[in-house]
Amino acid sequence: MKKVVKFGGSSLASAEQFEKVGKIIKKDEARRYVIPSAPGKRTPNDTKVTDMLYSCYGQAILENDFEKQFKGIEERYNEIIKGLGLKTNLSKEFALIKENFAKKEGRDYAASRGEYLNGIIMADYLGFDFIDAAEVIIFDEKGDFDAKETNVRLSERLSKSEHAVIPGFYGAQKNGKVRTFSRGGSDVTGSLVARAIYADMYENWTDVSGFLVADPRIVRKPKAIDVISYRELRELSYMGASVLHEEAIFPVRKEGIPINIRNTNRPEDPGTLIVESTCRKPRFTITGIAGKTDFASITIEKAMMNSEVGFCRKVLEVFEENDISIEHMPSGIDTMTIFVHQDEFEEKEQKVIAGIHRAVEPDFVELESDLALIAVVGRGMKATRGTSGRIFSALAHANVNVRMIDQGSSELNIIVGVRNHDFEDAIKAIYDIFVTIQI
Ligand SMILES: Nc1ncnc2c1ncn2[C@@H]1O[C@H](COP(=O)(O)OP(=O)(O)O)[C@@H](O)[C@H]1O
Ligand SMILES: N[C@@H](CC(=O)OP(=O)(O)O)C(=O)O
Repeated sequence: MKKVVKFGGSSLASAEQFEKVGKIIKKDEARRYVIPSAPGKRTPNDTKVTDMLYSCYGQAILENDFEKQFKGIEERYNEIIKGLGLKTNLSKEFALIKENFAKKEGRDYAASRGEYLNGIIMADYLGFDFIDAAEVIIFDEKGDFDAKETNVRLSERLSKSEHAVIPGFYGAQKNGKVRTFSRGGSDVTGSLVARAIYADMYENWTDVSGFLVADPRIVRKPKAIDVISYRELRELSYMGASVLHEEAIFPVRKEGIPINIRNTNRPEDPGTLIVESTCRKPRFTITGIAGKTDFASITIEKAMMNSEVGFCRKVLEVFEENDISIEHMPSGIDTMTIFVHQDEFEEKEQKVIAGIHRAVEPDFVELESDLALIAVVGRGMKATRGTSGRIFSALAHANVNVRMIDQGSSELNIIVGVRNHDFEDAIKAIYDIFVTIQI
């Protein structure tokens, strides 16, 4: 039995947290490959080490003195080492990192040191091998992640190690240049390692007892989801549920390896199991709700648009030419609406509208901004009648004006568009109708 265990920043923020992690690993012999993130926040107002590194490197780039800021980072690690009673000495590492900062080694290099240093401490603490992710997580010469080469290197290297710590979040190009995934990317590293060793389970340890039906920062004490499919999770992660990096699903999904989201502070809780498919009936009609704010919508109206061959393509080409990605695109008989990220769209707005006029000669184009999109996701929705109706009535009761509602073709999700300022109320209302009241 082989398990890959990833611990997020909140699980490794202090010596006390490290001790909890140590106990969890020691409790199960199968927990042989450990992926640590950089130390996270110890209190809500604290700063993650990754953010401290970005900010410190920002000073290095400006050729300002970054010594004091760097000291703050050193202190975070030394405090953990001391608290654990270890003899680990990172002074040579700190000196080298500072040297490389002065040489402007790169933003990715700077950020990656958070995981790198934490990995050294973790390996020392557990008595496991330390494997530098730069040797096994590979990016190509353009800086894009190279999945094939990574899988080869990881399986080769890990076959020689029974117990290892591999820092999350970064890897390197073949020329040695360090690259990171996007924020939260240690989840991706964990998934890659699990795939490479054909793990029986990928455990992802964080500070919540699993994937919750809604964001706990919006809904008070939301219920946890016991089992969720990869597809449902993909919809929720993409729409902003930040527990697991949206790209962390693909490597394990390929091999059918389940993911278990667990809480380091409550290891007795079973957490959420993420699987390819399940016969287990969801507890509620919906599995989860997630959403994002700050979208703009462009509604294009033209009589008989449906019978005009190539209409959609011509409109979409305008967005492509302006390098704007499309988030969502509901359509009617004579209208189509396109949702885009407001910040990407704003500066190109007039160019896009002119382009649409030229491309399809619409009767009318309308713009709306400050919109939020909410995804209501669930494998149980297909079998339940009236789900959209319940969403509508919940939102009406909460005085939320619905700008758009659209059922995805997978019947796995319903997307609701509301104004930014109604975002949280809308999520609470949908949660209540399906979970608290359960009518
Ligand atoms: N649906 C959700 N279920 C659980 N947590 C969520 C959800 N949506 C957002 N979150 C947030 O995700 C956080 C965990 O993810 P993250 O901060 O990346 O943890 P870690 O540092 O352990 O990797 C939780 O503390 C919670 O605030
Ligand atoms: N430390 C990185 C990578 C990461 O995955 O962190 P966490 O597991 O704390 O989300 C970040 O802050 O983005």
